[in-house]
Amino acid sequence: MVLTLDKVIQGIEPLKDEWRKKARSHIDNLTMPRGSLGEVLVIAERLAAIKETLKPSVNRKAIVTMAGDHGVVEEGVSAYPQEVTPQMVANFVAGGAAINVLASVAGARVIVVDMGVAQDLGELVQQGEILSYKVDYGTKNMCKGPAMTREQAVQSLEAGIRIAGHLVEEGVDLLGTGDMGIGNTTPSSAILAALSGLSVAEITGRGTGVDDVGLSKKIQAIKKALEINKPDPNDAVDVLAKVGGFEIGGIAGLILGAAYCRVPVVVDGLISTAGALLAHALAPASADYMFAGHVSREPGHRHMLRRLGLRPLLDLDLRLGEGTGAALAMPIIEGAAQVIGKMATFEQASVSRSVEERQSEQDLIGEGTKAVSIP
Ligand SMILES: Cc1cc2ncn([C@H]3O[C@H](COP(=O)(O)O)[C@@H](O)[C@H]3O)c2cc1C
Ligand SMILES: O=C(O)c1cccnc1
Repeated sequence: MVLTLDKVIQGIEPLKDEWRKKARSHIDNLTMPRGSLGEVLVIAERLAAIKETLKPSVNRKAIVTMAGDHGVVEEGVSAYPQEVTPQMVANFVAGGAAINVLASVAGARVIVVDMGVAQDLGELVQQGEILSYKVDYGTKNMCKGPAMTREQAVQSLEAGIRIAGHLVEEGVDLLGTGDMGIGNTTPSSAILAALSGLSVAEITGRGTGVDDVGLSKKIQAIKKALEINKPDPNDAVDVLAKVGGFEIGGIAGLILGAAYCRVPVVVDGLISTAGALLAHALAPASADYMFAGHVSREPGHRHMLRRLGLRPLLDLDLRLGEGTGAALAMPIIEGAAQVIGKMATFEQASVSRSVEERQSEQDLIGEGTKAVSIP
């Protein structure tokens, strides 16, 4: 069955309160002072509610690193030349990039996708090492008109949905997002500005490390793209088409596909979270399935996470992308799944509860006795 964007948007369900409560009450019975594993328990509760089981499994992990190029690089918005995108894709395939190393530590596969690299990646694709969902050879310069057509925006979203579907069918139970595309911090910040109305200067950062001149070119480029294209903040597909990127659409689609399949997805940094913002705008309940791997050094990222209501698991001054922050956070998610799935309860381990808990249990028993004793 081919999943369309509309079908997936309609099929994403918010987590059930019943499962959240069930998970919470089981977690409260695990052998530790109540709440003492902090945020790990919040993650555990959400994993249980996503998978609707008290023994959620997240050990078959994959990070999908989506690659695409950006016409806006003409404006001098990146510290690196565009040819770095295919060069880094080759590096991913050879296993020499940061994401290869960190995904391997996390026990996650890396799946590289050509969503719209400006060069032909024929040879690499023929080696079967990367997936090709190429929408086009890079986006158009958004300072001169829309980055892509509406049809291309939908195509990139549906590619991500399809990839999520295939991976889940293969048994993947935890997904992570990643990106590669010189210039892509510019459309990512533009997406945030378009959806939020926040000041472009406030949310725009240095990406790969542009100097002050580069930063002001970036801010001007984003302002110009918003002015010329007037993306409709109430239409996420329009925002993606006018100021987005093919890999950002692919990431948004992957997140929607994961949510549709009830699989948790660890979102990486600025670019991935721009995709997450689009996914959330299209299907608000998709945020229930997202975990923020980390908070990036890029100033826009905190604003994005706040809009999504996500607390980052790590704060390590990362500013790389590729899925590196998602990979680093995956062991924490796996830890949370095993805490709820494997720890003993007070009853099972015959461990005494706190004085306060024992007192409130006594009070409840007392009340119950009173209730039945009334004629
Ligand atoms: C060698 C290299 C490896 C990377 N891996 C991720 N990025 C990151 O930097 C780029 C975004 O920054 P900007 O918008 O400033 O171009 C993206 O490719 C992103 O994935 C890299 C960048 C470079 C140069
Ligand atoms: O936050 C990120 O993911 C990021 C920041 C700068 C450059 N590339 C990626």
